[in-house]
Amino acid sequence: MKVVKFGGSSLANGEQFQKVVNIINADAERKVIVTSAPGKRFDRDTKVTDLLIDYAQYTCKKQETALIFKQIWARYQEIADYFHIAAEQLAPLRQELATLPANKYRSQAVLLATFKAHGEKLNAQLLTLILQKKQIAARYLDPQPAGFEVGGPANDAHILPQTYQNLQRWQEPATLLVVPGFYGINENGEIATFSRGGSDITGAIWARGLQADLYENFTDVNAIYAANPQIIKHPQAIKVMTYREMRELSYAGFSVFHDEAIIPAIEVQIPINVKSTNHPELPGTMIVTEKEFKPQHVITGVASSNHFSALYLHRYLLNKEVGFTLKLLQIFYKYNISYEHMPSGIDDLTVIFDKRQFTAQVRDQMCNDIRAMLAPDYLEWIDDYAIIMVVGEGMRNKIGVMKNITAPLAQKHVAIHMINQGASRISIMLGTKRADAAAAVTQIYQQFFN
Ligand SMILES: Nc1ncnc2c1ncn2[C@@H]1O[C@H](COP(=O)(O)OP(=O)(O)O)[C@@H](O)[C@H]1O
Ligand SMILES: N[C@@H](CC(=O)OP(=O)(O)O)C(=O)O
Repeated sequence: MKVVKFGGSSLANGEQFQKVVNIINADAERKVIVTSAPGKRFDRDTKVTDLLIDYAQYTCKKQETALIFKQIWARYQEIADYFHIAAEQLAPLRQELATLPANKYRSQAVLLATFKAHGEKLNAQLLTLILQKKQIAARYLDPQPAGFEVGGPANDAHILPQTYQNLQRWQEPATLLVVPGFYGINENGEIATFSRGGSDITGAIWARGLQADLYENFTDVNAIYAANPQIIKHPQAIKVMTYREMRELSYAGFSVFHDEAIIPAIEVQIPINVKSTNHPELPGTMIVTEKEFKPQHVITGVASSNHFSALYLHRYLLNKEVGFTLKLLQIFYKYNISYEHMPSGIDDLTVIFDKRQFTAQVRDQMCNDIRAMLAPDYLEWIDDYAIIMVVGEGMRNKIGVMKNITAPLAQKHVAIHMINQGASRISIMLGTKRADAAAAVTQIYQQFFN
């Protein structure tokens, strides 16, 4: 049995929906279908999720919502028209979208999550109507009756362990199940969404809950490539890679698959196949365990990500001072800030953060606390920070990899601010300026693949 997730680009318009219907039809093993919200139809288009965020914000500010509602509904209407879905069948969906501003919410965060989730909720219902019109037995299954339970913040939820048990009762579905991605239901019965791109996580959770043989993730590229195709023209496709390679690469910028979506699949070792909706006949990329993997290259991929900041601290004899890091971590805890990496020297420490956690005010208050409580000789906040991640099972026990990474960067005068190798034996992380990130990826890619 296969769980199949279709990304926003695969469900962006009527033509794409038709390809999705064909893919579902082509394999009877495809029993659970996870939908995203309609994505971009062309480069400068806006994803429905982003329109829904605007809709939520106008509602919170008590501004006029008629226009944005019209814009969002037009996306669904366009798809429905392509398949000649009757107006009376669509009316409840339209009504659900229209009444969102009038409903009561416990907080603005819950309101935002509820609005956002409707991108996938309406799309799953619409796909069900389309499948039924095509005489394919299909049923829409809402996360509430499904038992898809989540905890944590309304817009950054995590799955609760009982969900896996709850989902087991859908193991032998009588008809195709169409489920919305991206959100679940919390203990208050409210909607809570995963982080952006989180429909990939929903698919992995369903695959684990149902002990699927395969989790297929359909997207708009033919495979996962060794580098982001927005940086490298026609990069090499990766045929097979391991879970942990994918986790490191998606964490550091391979946005094609959400980094958290690997975890449920690893836990029960369900293979993942990333495939193209436009070319389903192509094999795509298989993500498997290390046992099933033989490295073909020294590195499997190189990724870059720009959403980092770093805090540099210098203090003589830092290495001798008991409790310095503990106090630092307590300050982070006070501001509810998590850190990503913390490379250190004898008198120096760099802490790398996901900068999306900070407002300017929190950053300044946190730095003031650090100055007051830890009295560093020098403190610098580095806002311009990118991370380059070079990943490959093939680099374990390989001598000279570092030279092949740094030499091509030196050729292009790319300065490296930080190197972190060790804890994960299959990756090397570099810190650079944001403006250098694309050049760094290009140089490393060319060194290893051209
Ligand atoms: N290494 C990579 N291989 C393939 N695609 C990548 C890679 N890195 C980034 N991407 C981007 O990820 C996009 C697909 O992810 P996303 O837009 O989230 O798809 P979906 O709409 O299917 O969820 C691709 O169009 C591509 O631009
Ligand atoms: N629609 C949500 C969740 C998602 O997974 O979307 P996509 O499959 O288009 O990445 C978002 O835009 O974040």
